[in-house]
Amino acid sequence: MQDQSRPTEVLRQGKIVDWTAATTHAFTRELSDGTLPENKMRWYLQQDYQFVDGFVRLLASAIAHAPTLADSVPAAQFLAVITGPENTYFLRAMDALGTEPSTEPAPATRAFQDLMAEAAASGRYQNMLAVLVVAEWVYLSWASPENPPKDGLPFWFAEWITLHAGEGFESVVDYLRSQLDIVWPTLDAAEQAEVTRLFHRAVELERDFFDAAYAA
Ligand SMILES: Cc1ncc(CN)c(N)n1
Repeated sequence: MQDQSRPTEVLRQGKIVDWTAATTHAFTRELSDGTLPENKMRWYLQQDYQFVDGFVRLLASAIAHAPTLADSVPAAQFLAVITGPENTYFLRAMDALGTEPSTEPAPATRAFQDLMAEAAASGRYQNMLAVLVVAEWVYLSWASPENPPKDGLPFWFAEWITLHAGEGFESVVDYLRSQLDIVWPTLDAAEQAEVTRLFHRAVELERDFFDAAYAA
């Protein structure tokens, strides 16, 4: 399928202003340059670790709703990355920056947790994919131009780039997009409208999350 005609590309274009803001944000630019103030990174790590909690539940729900075992395997392998290397990255980075996990969600975190819980509770595979596609595609988009990380970048910046770029992560995003592209034409108008709302809300929330982290 040509990229321009992929349903996920049409969905992305429908929210392009927020998409561009989220994928070219001062937060990720400074993170990649190594100039991001540590207090902003501490805030981000504490809040994003709470985001990951909801994300793992959403991804597990998508695995449970995938139409076949073959459709679920890439997501299950990705779940192992999130709960393995990504989880330990958070713990090491917070430790190195002298902070600890928190259970106090900021408004931007709470809004994302609510959206992920809504998508999971809907019981609809396409709704889960809508939020998952945005969350991972936004990160691939900002991180890819920054990969490989600049020499000498502290690991808490460098590994956040390498976890979201490169062939393995590109294939995760392409898999999630393909799952949504395939299911899209089978949906009725109301179902497509629901996917569109969730997808576009997730793009807004990605932007809000970086805005909140940068304002910390
Ligand atoms: C808010 C947010 N969105 C996406 C990702 C990418 N896993 C993340 N870590 N945090």
